[in-house]
Amino acid sequence: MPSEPHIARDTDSGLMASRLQLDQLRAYAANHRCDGVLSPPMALLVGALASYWVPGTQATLWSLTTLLVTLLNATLCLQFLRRERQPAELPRWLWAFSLAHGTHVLVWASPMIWGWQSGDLTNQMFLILVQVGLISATNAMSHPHPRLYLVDQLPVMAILLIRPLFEGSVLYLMFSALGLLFCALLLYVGLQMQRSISDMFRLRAENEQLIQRLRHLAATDALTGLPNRRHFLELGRDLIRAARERRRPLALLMLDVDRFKQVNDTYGHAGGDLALQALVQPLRTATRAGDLLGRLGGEEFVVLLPDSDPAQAFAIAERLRQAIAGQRIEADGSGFGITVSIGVATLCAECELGDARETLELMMARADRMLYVAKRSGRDRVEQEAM
Ligand SMILES: Nc1nc2c(ncn2[C@@H]2O[C@H](COP(=O)(O)OP(=O)(O)OP(=O)(O)O)[C@@H](O)[C@H]2O)c(=O)[nH]1
Repeated sequence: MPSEPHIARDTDSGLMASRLQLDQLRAYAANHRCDGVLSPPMALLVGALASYWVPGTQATLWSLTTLLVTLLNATLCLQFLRRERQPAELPRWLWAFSLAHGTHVLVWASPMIWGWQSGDLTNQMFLILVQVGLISATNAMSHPHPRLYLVDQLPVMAILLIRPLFEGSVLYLMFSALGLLFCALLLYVGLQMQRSISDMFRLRAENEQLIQRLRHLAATDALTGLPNRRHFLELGRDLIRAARERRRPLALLMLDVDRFKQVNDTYGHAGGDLALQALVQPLRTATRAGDLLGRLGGEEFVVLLPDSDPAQAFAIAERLRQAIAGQRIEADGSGFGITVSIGVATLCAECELGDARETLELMMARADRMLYVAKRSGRDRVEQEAM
């Protein structure tokens, strides 16, 4: 039976926000797996280039530290992606990622300190290349939290602020000021990007909810909440296929409210609607969880009963008829009752018929014929094909 899909309300908007952030964190962790592939060769290349200006051991130590940090980052990402994460875990993961991300950026930003050779243009070009590469790479990571953008920029900003103190040159001071402006611009762009990505994830989640809601509406009869004709036919085919495979019998009941026009004429259309809604409760209580109910349209209902032979199907139909007849419906201060006529068709376990769709349509036509017989024989009764 299709159930009403979960629609977010204001009360769980906090929960929804956490779920969205978890979705973004998942995208971020997935992106970082590719970083885990690209970072090691880059660390080796940067280490090899750095050895032109600093002792080889220092450059090698840096390459090894960077490889280790990359490995730890990749492990964290894989650990996060291993299973579905709950909103309660979000703060813990955000801290873990901020820490790991911060260490990664710090290690990559550090050549600005240990690799700097004052007055050597090639060396400075090399370091700028490393920094620009680092910042663009981290910006492309679709960070799920503004904190991670700050983590990217702060080490570089700190270095740009501290270096002029040691250089003592006006030119370098201007160079640092320009660098700081660049960082501020990148931070702004990064935060805007993060906002757009958050919006995209939120819209995607809302879209999914709308699609779910539309699917539910397209499959359900609005008055009774039962599967409508189209959905009943889809689900019914599956039950027929399953019955065939397991070589089990199956029965179909076709129900029609008796003299329903009179009910409408006497109690109004609203009274008629109440009577149709009141049918749902006995239909549900008289059937089992695996049985399939549906409203075919108007005052006509259908029940598909897996694992039911003719005797069992007749007993269920009779139980249903009595439960409906014994019910009292309250409308406009007065009470009234309704009765139904039921036609029963069964499919024996060994019967070989056409495909599931044809079989279901055939069973419905047979049950409909028996319903007609029940109507002609006085209504408020169950009629079944002679075996
Ligand atoms: N209130 C209400 N009435 C409906 C709905 N759908 C169909 N009807 C009415 O149901 C009535 C069906 O009447 P008929 O087909 O003549 O059958 P009946 O009066 O039940 O007579 P028998 O089936 O021969 O016992 C019509 O008056 C329809 O307008 C609905 O969703 N709500």
